[in-house]
Amino acid sequence: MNILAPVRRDRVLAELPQCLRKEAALHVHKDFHPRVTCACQKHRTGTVGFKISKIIVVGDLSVGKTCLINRFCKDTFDKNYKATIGVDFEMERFEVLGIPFSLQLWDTAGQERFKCIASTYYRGAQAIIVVFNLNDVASLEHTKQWLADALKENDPSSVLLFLVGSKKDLSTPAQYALMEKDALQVAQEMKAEYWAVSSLTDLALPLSTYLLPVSGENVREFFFRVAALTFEANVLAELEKSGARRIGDVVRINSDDSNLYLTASKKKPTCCP
Ligand SMILES: Nc1nc2c(ncn2[C@@H]2O[C@H](COP(=O)(O)OP(=O)(O)OP(=O)(O)O)[C@@H](O)[C@H]2O)c(=O)[nH]1
Ligand SMILES: [Mg+2]
Repeated sequence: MNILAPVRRDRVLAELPQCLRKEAALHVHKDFHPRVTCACQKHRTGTVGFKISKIIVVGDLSVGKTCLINRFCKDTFDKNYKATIGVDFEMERFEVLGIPFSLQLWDTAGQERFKCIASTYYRGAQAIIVVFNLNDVASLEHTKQWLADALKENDPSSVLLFLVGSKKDLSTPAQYALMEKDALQVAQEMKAEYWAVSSLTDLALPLSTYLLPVSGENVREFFFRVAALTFEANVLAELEKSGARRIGDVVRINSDDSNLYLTASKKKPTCCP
């Protein structure tokens, strides 16, 4: 891990990536919060504390947590199952609105016998990613328990939640549609943002045409969204703690996201004073 290495060009985010489904999204605003954009333009985003976000990835054994992280961080896919023992860790660097930002991705073990070790790493997460297998309804049912365990170690009011259905390549469109209905409901109950992904590399087109390898489905889009939303939440929290209070212009961060945007628009989203 080298946190000082330059940010890869394909990890630069200038715009807010959009959600997958509006029915289960953390918010559906098209752009970053105006205060965040403004603070980044003026480099008034604080110094420490928000530039690295801890993300934990939990879910049943063999649902594809490690493959998902490896697809994004290393662009690899291993078809052989190797259980994670305890936890693994990856650091991924981004540049969001011109500000360096890193995600610490904690890949935890789904096997019961390693759960005890893994849960000791849950604390201090800014986002929790709960993964289930789109082809295994039991793994979706278990997500609530995974989330409850992860939330015991974290502040439920400030942590961002994502519910991710994996192995999309293994479902037919009809099977997927059925599962998605249930998954959206679970995501809404959890107040999580829903994503469906595949970490498998496949051939996009039949042999008769081009041979284009596709690096998974929605994997990059998903992690970009995680990076963008955790960055946004961190900068808002930082502004609330420091600068905003100093100039008597408090940013109120409510659990109700729409209020948060409303506060900003009332205040005129021009730029910082
Ligand atoms: N077809 C397909 N197989 C996948 C996908 N993701 C993972 N797999 C396979 O599912 C198995 C388990 O994947 P892992 O990523 O190791 O699962 P895990 O959730 O990390 O499992 P634990 O570490 O035991 O908790 C492996 O054989 C992978 O090749 C996917 O998107 N599509
Ligand atoms: Mg694993």
